[in-house]
Amino acid sequence: MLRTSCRLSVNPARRVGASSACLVSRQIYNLPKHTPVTVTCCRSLHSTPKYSSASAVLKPSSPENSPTSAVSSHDHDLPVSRIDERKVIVGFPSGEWCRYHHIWLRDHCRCSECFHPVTKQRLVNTFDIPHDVKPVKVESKTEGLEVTWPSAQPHTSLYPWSWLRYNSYDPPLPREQGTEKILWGSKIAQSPPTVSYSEVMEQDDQGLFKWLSNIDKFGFSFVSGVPPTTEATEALVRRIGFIRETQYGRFWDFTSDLAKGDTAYTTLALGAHTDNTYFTDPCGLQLFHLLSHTEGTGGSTLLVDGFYVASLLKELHPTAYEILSRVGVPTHAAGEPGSLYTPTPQGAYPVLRHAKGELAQVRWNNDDRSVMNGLAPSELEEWYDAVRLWNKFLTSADSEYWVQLSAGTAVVVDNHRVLHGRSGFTGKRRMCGAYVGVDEYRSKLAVLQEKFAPDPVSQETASFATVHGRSLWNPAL
Ligand SMILES: C[N+](C)(C)CCCC[C@H](N)C(=O)O
Ligand SMILES: O=C(O)CCC(=O)C(=O)O
Repeated sequence: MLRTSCRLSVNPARRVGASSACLVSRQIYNLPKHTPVTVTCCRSLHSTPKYSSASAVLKPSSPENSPTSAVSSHDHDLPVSRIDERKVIVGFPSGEWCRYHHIWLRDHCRCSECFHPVTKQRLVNTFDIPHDVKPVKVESKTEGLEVTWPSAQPHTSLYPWSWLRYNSYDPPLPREQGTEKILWGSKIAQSPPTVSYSEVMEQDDQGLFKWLSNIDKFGFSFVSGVPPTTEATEALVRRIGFIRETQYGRFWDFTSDLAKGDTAYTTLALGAHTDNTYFTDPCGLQLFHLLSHTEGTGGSTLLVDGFYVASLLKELHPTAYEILSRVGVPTHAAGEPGSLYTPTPQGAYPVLRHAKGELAQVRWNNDDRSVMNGLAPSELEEWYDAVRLWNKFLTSADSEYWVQLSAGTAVVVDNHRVLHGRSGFTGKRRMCGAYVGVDEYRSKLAVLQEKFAPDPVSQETASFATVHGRSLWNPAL
């Protein structure tokens, strides 16, 4: 797969339009349409400088609003710190001046009295902290900012410098983003992300990390060499975490017998969709393993990168993108007499869900869509025009990746990003698989990243703040 890595000065606001960068890069590089492109939004990645007496660093230049009075660092290589009326001001050698409210610092003390070292839960009672709490002393230490609080017995807190920088809010400092997303179209077929079953089942978890990293980056991954049994397939899924049970059962082994009230249990073709649009919380991952298909044809698998298609729509039809990002779509699952699923609240979830200004989830299954009500009359035709454009891009030859699965090769998709479907088929076709919740998936990935690719703050604090294998200062806490 031709991978073009481009570093573009894409401002954060357009990060959701990674596609824009994607498209821009394609124009810059005159790439064939839909060549998979790696988009790494170019920001000054917030690295975590190490403070040591060896390094000769410049003293922070004093911007107009920086403190002018004496500061507490006698070691010229350390950040300087000073108590202000409501905040502690820290001047980092790299030149930034950051301000931290006293109440905020006291609330985030992670000494063993204030923060349970094993459970990583807050012990300090936030509401016992006086609203005007103020340190009696601050001191810049090699490990971090040491703050002494007024109390009968002096209470001292230590805040690692890397943790203070990462959590800086006044001002916010640029942060290293999560893993890059590689957006793809049909050309992904040239080199689809794949790991082997034996790698994933290795107990050292390296293969498992590779598998989940693939899913995080591409939104899907194949697993080759899977023994063609439900037992081996279930063992594979359980390497990620516990299985999400639904009205379709826990680990499914299904065929076209309408054993469950859903068209998946028929021979019908299924257009590109994400599952569980009728749940408030659609599953995170979905694994499929085709165990057998005899006496018939068809039944090939369709994969589409919903983030890629959304990026094209955003770039080429921004109005349609905006409508699909705003208008909630009512959905249901009503094929089982004993259940009637609609999300809570019904009709609250658009096709394209955003979080912090970025596209976070694609939620689309036209077959499971209920009555489009709640739309203003003027919006109704606009929505249909927008979803028609969405479908046009979704079903374009450039977006669709068709693959014929066979026993031994499983595929797992990120159900919040990659849509899947199948062609109609004849004969006897047996498919097995399972759902995994989005939080179980993300948690396992976070644990593996902590082990194999720790973040700079965890790395820097590991030597003095690790309890039960996890830094008290892990940025996720
Ligand atoms: C359980 N299994 C995956 C076989 C079928 C699930 C039913 C799919 C449903 N129409 C949806 O889109 O969620
Ligand atoms: O049978 C297949 O290949 C896929 C069925 C499907 O899309 C689903 O179960 O959600």
